[in-house]
Amino acid sequence: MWHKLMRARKELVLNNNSYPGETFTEMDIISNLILMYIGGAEPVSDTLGFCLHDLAMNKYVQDKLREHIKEKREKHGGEFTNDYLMDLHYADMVLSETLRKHNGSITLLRIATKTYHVPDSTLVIKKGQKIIIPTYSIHRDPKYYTNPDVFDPERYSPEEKSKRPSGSDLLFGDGPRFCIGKRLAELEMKLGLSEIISKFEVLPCEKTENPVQLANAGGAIRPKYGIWLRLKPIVV
Ligand code: HEM
Repeated sequence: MWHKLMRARKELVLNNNSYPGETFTEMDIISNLILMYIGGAEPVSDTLGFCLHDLAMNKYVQDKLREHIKEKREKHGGEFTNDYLMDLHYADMVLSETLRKHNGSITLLRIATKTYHVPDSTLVIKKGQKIIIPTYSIHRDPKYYTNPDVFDPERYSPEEKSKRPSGSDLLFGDGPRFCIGKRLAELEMKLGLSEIISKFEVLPCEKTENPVQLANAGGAIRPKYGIWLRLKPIVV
């Protein structure tokens, strides 16, 4: 990805003959690089940290995930292939539930491109109006998620997901500005989970907070004091 952006700089800024209609500045390329770096690194490591914390607090889910990983590893001959990672359905459910509870991005921001009458209501969103979509609150609304503080990956089984209206799951956003790194993030997180959960039991330690205290990080949220856990090697 870095390589592609460096190539974009070379082709679109320094030597812009290929797309005469498009003008890109050095700043466009630099800001995209920064967005890739911030958007690509921190949400993945924060989500994995929160996920391990939830697993330490929910032993039943952790054990079920470990069994699932073991079964899928055996099925795929112990290889870390794309097929193996795509087959980790329960890990997907665990990670989605982690993101529902602890998504670093707490709102989505939009500007209306045309005037829109919200169906069955008197609400009119005018063209040009700025809109804040409160994803943190939506993901914790008991109307869609009963007992929202409870960590329950079963909410993301295909049956449960199909019961919720569209727009109630905005873990990676929605529409044309949907997160471009979703698939990469999911692969990275499943690879990390698979390695850690198959080799270690994740336990709380004396420094573990529950719930984890949060800090405002420029419109996003992050663990205020980090996430502290104990990893106990699994001896087979
Ligand atoms: C757990 C990991 C991640 C989460 C929870 C996450 C979440 C999000 C969310 C909620 C948005 C806003 C989408 C919208 O407005 O509809 C977004 C946008 C974006 N994400 Fe991610 N993201 C993650 C990982 C990544 C990774 C790994 C990359 C890149 C390698 C990435 C790159 C981006 C970019 C470039 C945008 C802006 C897209 C646009 O405006 O068109 N993200 N992400």
